[in-house]
Amino acid sequence: MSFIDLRSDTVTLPTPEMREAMYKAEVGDDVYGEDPTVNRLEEMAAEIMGKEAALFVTSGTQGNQIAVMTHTQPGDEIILEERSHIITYEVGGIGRLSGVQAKTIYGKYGFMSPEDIEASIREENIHYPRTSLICIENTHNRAGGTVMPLNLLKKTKEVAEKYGIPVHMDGARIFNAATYLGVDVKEIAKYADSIMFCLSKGLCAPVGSMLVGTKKFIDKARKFRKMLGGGLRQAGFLAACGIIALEKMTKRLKEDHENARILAEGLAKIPAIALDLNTVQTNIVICDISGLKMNGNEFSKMLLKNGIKVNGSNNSYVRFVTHYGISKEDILYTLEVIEKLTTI
Ligand SMILES: Cc1ncc(COP(=O)(O)O)c(CN[C@H](C(=O)O)[C@H](C)O)c1O
Repeated sequence: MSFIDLRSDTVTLPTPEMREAMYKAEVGDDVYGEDPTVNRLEEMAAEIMGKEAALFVTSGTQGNQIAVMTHTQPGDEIILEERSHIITYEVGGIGRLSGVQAKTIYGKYGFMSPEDIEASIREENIHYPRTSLICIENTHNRAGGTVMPLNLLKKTKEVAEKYGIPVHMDGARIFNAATYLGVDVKEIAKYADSIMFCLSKGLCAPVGSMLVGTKKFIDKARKFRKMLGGGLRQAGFLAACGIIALEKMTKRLKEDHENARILAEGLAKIPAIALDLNTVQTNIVICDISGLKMNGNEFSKMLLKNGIKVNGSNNSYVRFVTHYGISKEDILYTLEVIEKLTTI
């Protein structure tokens, strides 16, 4: 039985063109810097983001964790939004791998205010850790795939520069943000010192993310990747997909956003389901089903019986994520099923 899989854009499968490219990829030992396809992908990623250098990493989590390791020293404090992926879903990695502590700030729509960030930066005091990094997430996953406004990005960078603190952007879905804003991704990337972005989500590559920044930063990050066992060998088979992801798949994300919008507007018409349409800007829709008198796990089981996959939860929030494998017909069928199941 085939399913309509709305759990995440991480479930995307490589395109036929990617499979062909994998088969034909020129490869070499990347630890020696000799994989021509990885080298080309890293050059492309740096150029597209307007940064000096890039590093191919195995996942978004690895990219974020290496960024924190590279920017900080053990004992430092870093500032993040309280629902960010780095805090919520990276297994406590910043503590275990970097030995840093987190100062989390709640941000409306997932974005911390520059005022709250500035107020959280530690002054010099014998009792205090040093604040050594500000992490932002764009788009913001748990806020519903929301896009950070450029003026807020600019003000955040200005605060960071005032104190000489680098900004790392978890840009897992940065191309979704650029699509929503209708800007070149460089216009977003210029407000961060380092950016991690995923090839393996909406861009459909089977594996991998990129970390970009200055050459000095990436050289140091490459050593941390090796330390974590991420020294890849003939990784050109995977990098070949990343090249296609950047050349082709960044251009179709608008379709995912349109599908998410159709889904959100349909769900908003169901009285027992609550959602803030202002947060539906890209490919993620998060709604509150408490009006259905069931939790996310029960809702997920109900949909699964009708051939639809969403992640369950023991609370009343349900997330739907559109992607390359989801058509408009899938969305209309999903709405039909939910309307039927909720109007008993
Ligand atoms: C903003 C952001 N940054 C980083 C990551 C980590 O990427 P991977 O480690 O899964 O490649 C994710 C993945 N997000 C996944 C998902 O959304 O289904 C899960 C929650 O890990 C992410 O959403």
